[in-house]
Amino acid sequence: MTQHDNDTAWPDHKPTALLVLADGTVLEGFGLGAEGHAVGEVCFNTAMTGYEEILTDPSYAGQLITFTFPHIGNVGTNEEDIETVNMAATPGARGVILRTAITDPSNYRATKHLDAWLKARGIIGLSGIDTRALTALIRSKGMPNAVIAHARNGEFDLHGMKEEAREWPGLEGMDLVPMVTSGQRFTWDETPWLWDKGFGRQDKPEFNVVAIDYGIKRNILRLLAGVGCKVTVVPATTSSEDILAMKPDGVFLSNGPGDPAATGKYAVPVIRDVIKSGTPTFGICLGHQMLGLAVGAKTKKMHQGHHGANHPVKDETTGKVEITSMNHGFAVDEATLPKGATQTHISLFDGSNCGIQLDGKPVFSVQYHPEASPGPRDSHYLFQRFADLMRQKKSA
Ligand SMILES: NC(=O)CC[C@H](N)C(=O)O
Repeated sequence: MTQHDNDTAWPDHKPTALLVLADGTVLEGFGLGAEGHAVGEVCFNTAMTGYEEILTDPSYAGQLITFTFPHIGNVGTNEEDIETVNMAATPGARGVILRTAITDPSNYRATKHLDAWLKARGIIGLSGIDTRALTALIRSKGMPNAVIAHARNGEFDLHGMKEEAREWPGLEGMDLVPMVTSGQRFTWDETPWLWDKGFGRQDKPEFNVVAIDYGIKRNILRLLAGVGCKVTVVPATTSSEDILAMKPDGVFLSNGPGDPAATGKYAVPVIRDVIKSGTPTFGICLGHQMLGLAVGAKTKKMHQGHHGANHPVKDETTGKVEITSMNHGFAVDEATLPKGATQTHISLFDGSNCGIQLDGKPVFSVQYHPEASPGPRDSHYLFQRFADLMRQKKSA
């Protein structure tokens, strides 16, 4: 890594992109994607595939992603693998940091080169970064705030970038859900993609599910539709009266960006009412964290977070281990789980909480991403668990 000690000591060549960390470290690279600059928290993602799904996951709002896998771009991009539902909103990640230049696409599903796709979505990128060193730095010091900038003419306001990186308040305490949640209610019936058929439709739904959209991913909606749900997606600030008036068979609490404690200020009272009503409830990631808050547990910021598609998790209710997709920088502090909330899943990487269930209630949630996209399908069974709870409730 190259570090400039003062703002004027430029080498003869001009880099076309920079990553400036809050501590003043400057990493030089080659610009790609959109020109401009963005501020966010740098996290590393260890997935070897699925960069398009990762970059369009709304949970990454406010973050800059460094991929540990060096060959990004080889399957190009397409219109089908986008995870953002609310296309009018800010796209997921604000920036992307790569080791090598984007690999040219070679895949039958590719419709666009990643570089052009990033440009079209306003995502700023840089390559030529020693991503192993950056990842090692995150592992030892935690996820830094940083400014990423791309300017073809090589002209940067380095002083301003350092100041912006230093002064950005960071994700702790930040509610980013308003940037990504849908502005209005809509229904969803598309089922998962099959290799020989593409997407399907759920035309005989067994359950009506209301999904509270804190930044929901498409594949969650598809898997819900796949287990028999007609899903009505509602904005994050929808009241519990409005939700319960729809007489849902189940309520889903989605993933999303930012600090659960900040979003929880308005989401937790709604979640409490939903639990009290006895409606089967399933939460994923931010939804899991806010369910934890709703029962009185606390959440905490993690040191390096979990972002990848290779995280082992143990389901303590069955003893089975599943390899999961993860994307979170906060976690439920298991030590604060109250009586009545049982830990059901744990991370086999660091023992952190990965799932809870409320005793005697049809309510459960997981910290990781059973919908994958990208990632292994080991955890798809959780959607079936939710359907089973709704079926039991309906026939009770
Ligand atoms: N994927 C998510 O829902 C992420 C939840 C939360 N924003 C976190 O970083 O922990």
